[in-house]
Amino acid sequence: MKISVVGTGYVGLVTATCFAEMGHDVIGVDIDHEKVQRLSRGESPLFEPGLEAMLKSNLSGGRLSFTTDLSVAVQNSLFCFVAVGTPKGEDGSADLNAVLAVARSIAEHMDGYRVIVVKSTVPVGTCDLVSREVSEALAHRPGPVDFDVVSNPEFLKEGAAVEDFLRPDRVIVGVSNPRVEELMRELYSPFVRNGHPVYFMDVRSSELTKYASNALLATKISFMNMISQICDKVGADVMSVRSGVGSDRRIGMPFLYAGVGYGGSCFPKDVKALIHTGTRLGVEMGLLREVEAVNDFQKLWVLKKLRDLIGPLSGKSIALWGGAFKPDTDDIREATSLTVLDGLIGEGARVSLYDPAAMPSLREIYGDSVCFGENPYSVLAGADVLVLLTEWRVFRNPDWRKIKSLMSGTLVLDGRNQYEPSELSRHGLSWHGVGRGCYTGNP
Ligand SMILES: NC(=O)c1ccc[n+]([C@@H]2O[C@H](COP(=O)([O-])OP(=O)(O)OC[C@H]3O[C@@H](n4cnc5c(N)ncnc54)[C@H](O)[C@@H]3O)[C@@H](O)[C@H]2O)c1
Ligand SMILES: O=c1ccn([C@@H]2O[C@H](COP(=O)(O)OP(=O)(O)O[C@H]3O[C@H](CO)[C@@H](O)[C@H](O)[C@H]3O)[C@@H](O)[C@H]2O)c(=O)[nH]1
Repeated sequence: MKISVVGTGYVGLVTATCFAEMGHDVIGVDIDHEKVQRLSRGESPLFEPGLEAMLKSNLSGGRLSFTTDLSVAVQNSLFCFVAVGTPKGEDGSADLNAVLAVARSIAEHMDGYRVIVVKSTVPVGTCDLVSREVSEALAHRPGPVDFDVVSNPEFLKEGAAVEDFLRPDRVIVGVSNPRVEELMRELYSPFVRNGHPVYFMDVRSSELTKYASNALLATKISFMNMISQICDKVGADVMSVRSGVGSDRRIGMPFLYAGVGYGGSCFPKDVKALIHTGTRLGVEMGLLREVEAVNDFQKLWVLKKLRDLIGPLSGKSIALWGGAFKPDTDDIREATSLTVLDGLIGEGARVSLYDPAAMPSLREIYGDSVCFGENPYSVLAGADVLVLLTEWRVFRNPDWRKIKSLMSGTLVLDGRNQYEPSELSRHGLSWHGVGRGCYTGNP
């Protein structure tokens, strides 16, 4: 089937590449000329495991191409996917300017029936707005041009985006008539051969499903972070509590890891946008406000713990492992590292940092205020404290003997509960995790 995907960021590029991988003919469109040039050469502008190899093979196989010219893309596709950003507006709502502008432009280039698929995360009612924009743009045409607008939110996770797209738990599709339902079923049939379903529903339910999913996942994380604070005070272990709680099949293990708070381009923005929607509709949104408040508090865990354990941070040498908001991505949007770096630099600490993928973006923000290393050990010389912020695989089994010999202090703050406390103490290091009061002498 012939597809165009407008916006070639994390979602658009993965969508375009994976549809091509499954044998569809795909044109990716972006307004960023440099990005389109790089993509056309087979270079992925994003760090996403498996993406670049798949991009290259589909480009050379002739199933995938990129352009800045929307007219070429629209005229050569039946499905026009909209995958542009919906950033946080000033009042917390999702900014729909890019989505609506793309909808209008698609309409201007349509020469016959098209399915306009909204893949971006958009508030309830947006597909209706898209329909209106398209109808208005088409109203200037001499003859009738037919179209459908479909909601098809994306659930991929960064760092596992290709795998998530190729083998989704489920695909959500909001449609308003059986004709387009059949087309969408055919489009996605190669992705659900594993038996996982495509859920067809009305458009508004589909739009809301995306926000409800992200808000519930964020709630699980904040809930466990709140429990971790209690664990610290009563001498309990949040990891044991997680196993006990999560083994109830009604609850489940995933997304119950306490840590340094959730970040990324989605949870913070989407929780805020859902609060905005609910509030506008007169729904009491206190639950999600608390989810946010717990997360804001948790992002400060490192700074508070450091002050408690080593006193004023001025002049202290702090080594950070990890800067991306999660492993296997170079994305630093809303990453906890930004809160920690701002705090440490603001309080006069000397900061060094290593991250396998996120250092170019961090360097653009912090320049010489942070000493960036070439490998995990190169940031440790003379450090008073080592802090783990992102659980990249390269940090999982470090050489503690070497670490002890490089650092001048002995404190390790484990913001992702990755390490075995007894192993560190065997090497003369003192360890503090998140919500693991049982190991640190409380109550
Ligand atoms: N990042 C994720 O993990 C993820 C997962 C699921 C859903 N989403 C949602 O998907 C949407 C896109 O997110 P993203 O992270 O891919 O964004 P992104 O910022 O990485 O990419 C957006 C792309 O759209 C391009 N663009 C903007 N205006 C354009 C226009 N008029 N024409 C053509 N291209 C244009 C930009 O140049 C950019 O390349 C958002 O609504 C987001 O909430 C994101
Ligand atoms: O138990 C957990 C799980 C995650 N996190 C943090 O939560 C954030 C988000 O992680 P994750 O959900 O894995 O990454 P995203 O790429 O942001 O993916 C989320 O946001 C996307 C954009 O909407 C959705 O498509 C995905 O389904 C949804 O998981 C990161 O900072 C993680 O460190 C925790 O602190 N504890």
